[in-house]
Amino acid sequence: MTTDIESLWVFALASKCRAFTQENFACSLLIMFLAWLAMALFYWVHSGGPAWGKYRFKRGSSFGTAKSIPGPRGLPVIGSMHVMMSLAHHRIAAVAEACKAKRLMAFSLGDTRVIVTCNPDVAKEILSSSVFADRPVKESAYSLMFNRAIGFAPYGVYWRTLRRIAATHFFCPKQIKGAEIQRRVIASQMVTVFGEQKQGCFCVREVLKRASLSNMMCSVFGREYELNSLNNEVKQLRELVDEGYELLGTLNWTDHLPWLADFDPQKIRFRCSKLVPKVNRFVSRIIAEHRAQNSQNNLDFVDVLLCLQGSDRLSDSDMIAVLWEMIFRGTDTVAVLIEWILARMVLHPDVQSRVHDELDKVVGRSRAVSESDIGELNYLTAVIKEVLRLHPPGPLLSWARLAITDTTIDGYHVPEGTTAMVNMWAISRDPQVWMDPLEFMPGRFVAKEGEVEFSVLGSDLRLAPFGSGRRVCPGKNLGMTTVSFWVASLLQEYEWLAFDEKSVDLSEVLRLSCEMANPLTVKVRPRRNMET
Ligand code: HEM
Repeated sequence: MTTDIESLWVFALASKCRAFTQENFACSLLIMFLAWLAMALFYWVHSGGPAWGKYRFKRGSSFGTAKSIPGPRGLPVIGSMHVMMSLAHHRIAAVAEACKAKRLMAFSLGDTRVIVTCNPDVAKEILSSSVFADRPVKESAYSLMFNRAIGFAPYGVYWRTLRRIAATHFFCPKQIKGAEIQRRVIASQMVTVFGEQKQGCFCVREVLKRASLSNMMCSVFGREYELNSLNNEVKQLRELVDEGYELLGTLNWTDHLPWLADFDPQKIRFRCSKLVPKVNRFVSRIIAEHRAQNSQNNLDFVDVLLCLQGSDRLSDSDMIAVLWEMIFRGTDTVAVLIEWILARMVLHPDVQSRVHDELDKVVGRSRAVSESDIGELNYLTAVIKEVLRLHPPGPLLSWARLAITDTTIDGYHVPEGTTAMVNMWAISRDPQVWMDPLEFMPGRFVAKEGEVEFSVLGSDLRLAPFGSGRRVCPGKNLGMTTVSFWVASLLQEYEWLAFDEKSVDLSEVLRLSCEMANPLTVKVRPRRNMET
């Protein structure tokens, strides 16, 4: 951009001269275009594509003899943007395999330098390094205020304060336990709604999303709604979440090609500017109602934020960002994961029947499951882990990381400002990491006598669906508790059956999370009523 503006004075000066004819002008334009093309091709020939070439050219000799990270060149100027367009985790894995760069691969998204790993050891190196504690700038995230919430706040004092507040007052074991009643109420509403499906077969997704949103609205805003009531506030929030979800999940070309920014070709900035005032109005009204009630009991997250004192106190706009993010993050991930689990249960009746046997043994059929039973439901926990392995909701760990300073990863020099991704989907399907990786075998997660149970919470990078290190998902325990309890309740009450042979299609679609491309359609057969 600067070069273009700087070159204008040449034309201004030349226009004063007699030699400046139309032909000369056209000739100059042609020369400039050829120079630009030559430069673009020069950047492009480097391993990893144009963004890496530009960096090496600019750093010149200071880059020294550092060896290049292997990777595809992609196309001139745009690099490998096509890789990110649909099912990016599949495409990245295929390209890494083809480039023999599974440990570490470099590629370019326009002007953005990216590294990606499909290897657990290198993933650990990246995620546990303090150098990668930041997130790359994403215009939609900034427009939607997420830079003032935990997920996209730059690494620093503000982000640390938010994580501490959330860890102490929202994600702590006491708070999670305190919300057990609300999860139980919603679980029993789900059971009722599924039982009332008269048409024989039905789609589970809508109910799971409503349940998940209801749960978050209760924890965050203190609002309780009947699952099958058509409440206007729920409908409104659902629309806001869906729109934000689509905006954040879309690959925004202007994030990587800054010269496109003025044009907003995908209308992302425009749509964000329409959405934000609606979110502000919605959340501000709820904050105002809490202020008017002046609750001292710290029942929900709004109360908690309003009670903060001193340097922890947040401005209203920051509070809106934090509350909106909690609703946003907590709703979708849980619903997406439960749909995958139910799909696998329908597809593998033998596994489902083992879960039923375990439920009968631990809980029996005379009462509903309670959260205290979950610790004894080892096979069910193994089933959830196996589904997380084959269908991680964030196959590329949702949001990438950004290098704050120059560093070395797997022996390669990685410059400051490089975006780093971990392809968790590829790691958890790698035959060198997992035996028979494409087989659905929950038994692999049942600890044998004397063995330590496999933790999916970020300590073992062979399967870390919640990420790892400083930016690990703070909602991992809440997420696992909710998913385990709701799945146990749904399986305790019903046998989940295929409607026809197309009932379960494991094709994926990658939005912000990786969902089933074709929503799961099932039939259910009550289990507990059969006994009574
Ligand atoms: C099945 C459930 C969930 C999955 C699979 C999941 C997955 C993830 C992943 C992969 C990340 C990125 C971690 C990294 O960069 O290392 C993340 C971040 C995050 N998640 Fe979750 N998540 C789940 C549930 C939740 C819930 C219930 C909440 C809150 C209510 C939540 C809030 C967040 C937040 C705020 C971040 C950003 C953390 C930061 O940047 O410091 N998540 N999640």
